[in-house]
Amino acid sequence: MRLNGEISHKEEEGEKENGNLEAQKVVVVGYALTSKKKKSFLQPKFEVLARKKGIIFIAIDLNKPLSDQGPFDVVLHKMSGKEWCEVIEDYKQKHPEVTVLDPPDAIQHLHNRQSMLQNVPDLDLSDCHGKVYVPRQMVITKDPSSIPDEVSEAGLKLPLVAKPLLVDGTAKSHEMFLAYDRFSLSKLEPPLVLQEFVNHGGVLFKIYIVGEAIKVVRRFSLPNVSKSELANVGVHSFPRVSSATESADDADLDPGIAELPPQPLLERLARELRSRLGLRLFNIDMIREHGTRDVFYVIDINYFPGYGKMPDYEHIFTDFLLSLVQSKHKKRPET
Ligand SMILES: Nc1ncnc2c1ncn2[C@@H]1O[C@H](COP(=O)(O)OP(=O)(O)OP(=O)(O)O)[C@@H](O)[C@H]1O
Ligand SMILES: O=P(O)(O)O[C@H]1[C@H](O)[C@@H](O)[C@H](OP(=O)(O)O)[C@@H](OP(=O)(O)O)[C@H]1O
Ligand SMILES: [Mg+2]
Ligand SMILES: [Mg+2]
Repeated sequence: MRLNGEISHKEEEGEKENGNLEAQKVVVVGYALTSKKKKSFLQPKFEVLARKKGIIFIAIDLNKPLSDQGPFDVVLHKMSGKEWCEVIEDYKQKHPEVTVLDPPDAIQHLHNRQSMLQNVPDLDLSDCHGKVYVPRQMVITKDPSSIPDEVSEAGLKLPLVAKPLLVDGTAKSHEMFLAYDRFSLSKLEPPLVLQEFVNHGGVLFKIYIVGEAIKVVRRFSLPNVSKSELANVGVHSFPRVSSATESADDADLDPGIAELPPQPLLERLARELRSRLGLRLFNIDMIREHGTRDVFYVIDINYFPGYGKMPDYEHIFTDFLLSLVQSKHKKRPET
């Protein structure tokens, strides 16, 4: 916190003009984001609302020592590389008063498509009106010629989705293939995750988490693979279907496919993953097994996803940022 006093309701409602920020308690958020992420996240409408609520965003200069910048109340970051992780870890130690979102080692856990899903089978989702699984999958790290045998030994069912093992923010790490036969898989370049394709009626649920807030949206996904298509051969690349800006929320969909996962399930899933992953900013891609009402599969978890596409993100995010600073204040002993 920079100045004295709580942000009053009047101020939260934006009744003070922008120029009058000195009179408010200002929350300073330093951010280290790629220019693409900055564009999608820091949209003008969001910055304006944030400013009205007493939040300002300052770009972190990666060429200068972090401790020489700010002072910040909150640091948001999505940058890759070992060097950056060390900068953040060092900063966290030297500035325990700053809320740094999120811990680099916890983010790192999502950079590998095997470790990202590891916690899901252990979650306690009893009495939540649904079951949540991870599709059966295996990791191939070397020698693509051995893939056909490894797939049969593991008993994986075709077709398989082949995904790059590591997610490093490059377009290549999102290049996906659908493989109909195990021999064609040896054309692909390890390291890979081979994951069983689950028919889900072409609709995916994107569950956005921002601290304690949850927002779920429908997105278009891959169509079901029919029985006759099981005779197909080859590996077919497919585009980044679900991250398109077009939402499936208004589409005329079969209600059995479009029905959102039950709220108690979403809440428990988010709560459990938040605590097991040690992250506050992520989203979960979940699909419903076609022909069922309550069998779901988590297929992807992303750190600091495209919040700019999340409905009402401006309010959800500004409320979250304010709550971080307010809860810190509550914890501080009275003087
Ligand atoms: N096991 C699966 N069964 C059915 N469809 C799948 C499966 N895995 C992935 N898909 C489809 O492929 C898409 C891309 O897969 P995934 O979400 O793992 O990739 P990504 O590149 O990490 O996505 P994002 O852009 O969300 O980060 C999914 O959105 C979904 O449409
Ligand atoms: O919000 P969804 O629809 O899930 O898709 C996001 C991806 O999951 C993120 O990985 C993208 O961010 P990065 O390009 O910074 O990884 C993110 O990029 P964006 O922030 O530029 O929109 C999105 O493509
Ligand atoms: Mg995804
Ligand atoms: Mg992903």
